[in-house]
Amino acid sequence: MLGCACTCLKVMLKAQNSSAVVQRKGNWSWNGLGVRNYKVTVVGAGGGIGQPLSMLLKQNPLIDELTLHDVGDIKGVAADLSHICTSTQVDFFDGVKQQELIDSLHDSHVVVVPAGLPRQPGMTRDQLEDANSGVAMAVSCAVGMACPEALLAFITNPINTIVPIAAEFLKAKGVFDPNRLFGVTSLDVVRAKTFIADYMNIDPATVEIPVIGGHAGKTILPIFSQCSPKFTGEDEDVKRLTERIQEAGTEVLNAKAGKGSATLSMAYAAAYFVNALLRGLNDEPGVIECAYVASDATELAFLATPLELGPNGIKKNLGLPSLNADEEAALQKLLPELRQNIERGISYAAKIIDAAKPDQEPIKEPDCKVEDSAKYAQSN
Ligand SMILES: NC(=O)c1ccc[n+]([C@@H]2O[C@H](COP(=O)([O-])OP(=O)(O)OC[C@H]3O[C@@H](n4cnc5c(N)ncnc54)[C@H](O)[C@@H]3O)[C@@H](O)[C@H]2O)c1
Ligand SMILES: O=C(O)C[C@H](O)C(=O)O
Repeated sequence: MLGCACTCLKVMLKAQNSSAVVQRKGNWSWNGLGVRNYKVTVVGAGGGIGQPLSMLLKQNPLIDELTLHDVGDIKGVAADLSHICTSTQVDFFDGVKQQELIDSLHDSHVVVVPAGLPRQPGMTRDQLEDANSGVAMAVSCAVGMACPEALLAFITNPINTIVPIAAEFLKAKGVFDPNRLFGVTSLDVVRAKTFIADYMNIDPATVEIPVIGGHAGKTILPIFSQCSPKFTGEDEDVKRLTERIQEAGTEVLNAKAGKGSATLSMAYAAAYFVNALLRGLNDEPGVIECAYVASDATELAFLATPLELGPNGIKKNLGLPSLNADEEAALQKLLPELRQNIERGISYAAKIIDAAKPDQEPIKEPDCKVEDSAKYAQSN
């Protein structure tokens, strides 16, 4: 029934927009002009982040197809977005069947995932692990099947654990490319720019600062020594602003008092990050953003660092920026927590993957059902 409604509206939306569609020359072609040429799929498009993110992406001139997916009903969101007068085509797939997800992903160049449960006041991000690990599993398996060359960017918390889980399932599918998997940490950079600009009384758009580590509390490490323009505050200001950046998610969570976590600033940060990925796909030189990725910058398997983006995702991991003694100490202090986060993700995935290969036969299809990861959404 859902599938039918979904298909009908899709046809209608396509028909309405058909005159504006730019012909793509092939799945991975680039027309050399940097114009609208990419398909982006938003998984979790009906949520607090998903909706404003989709609205911002509808305005992105590099995107010619914007496909929305959610386990909940998003027919109305898709219809609403489709009336915005940009020539980006809007398509949607909803429902808890894994097939809906797979269908939404075909030919995607970028898949961005704001799907999953947000924190409630008093919770840590780690406490979302049980609810959201299934999202990482379902989405990475579906990407592995439908669009293994897509750039896959997770917003879902806890990022520190979700990305390692996704990597394990992509490996199980035989399609893991460390240059194409990202944990979106750009909100930490956005916040750092804003708070520093406020302090220095300058335009936030002029501030550049790397934020490394992970995306939870002390694992978020803004590198003030590399701030441009040079940070003018004292050590105590660095300490205070660092703590504010690390706890900014909780600041929003508490201000919303039970009505969710950051959505609008996250949508902005994710739209910005997706745009950077697309500029990289367009082979624009000098596209540099921080994200949480597979890494050999430290002894840990994943770390957020500045990355140069290119036609295949990460062109070059720029590794650790220069650190002063305080920053080096803070990095060493955060590594054990981050290591635990990563190990928990790897062992969650290993249990499922091992169970899917009885008698150690080569793995065919780990049991990655979106139905399981979405139970909470159905009960909402
Ligand atoms: N990385 C970051 O910096 C950052 C910032 C803010 C929020 N987040 C995280 O983003 C996630 C989403 O937050 P939100 O406020 O938008 O939550 P929300 O509850 O408003 O929206 C989540 C959406 O995901 C959908 N969904 C759930 N499981 C799904 C699945 N398996 N497939 C497809 N859709 C699914 C739900 O139906 C819902 O529409 C949370 O985990 C939150 O903690 C991360
Ligand atoms: O704080 C949260 O739970 C959401 C997000 O990770 C944030 O930093 O705002």
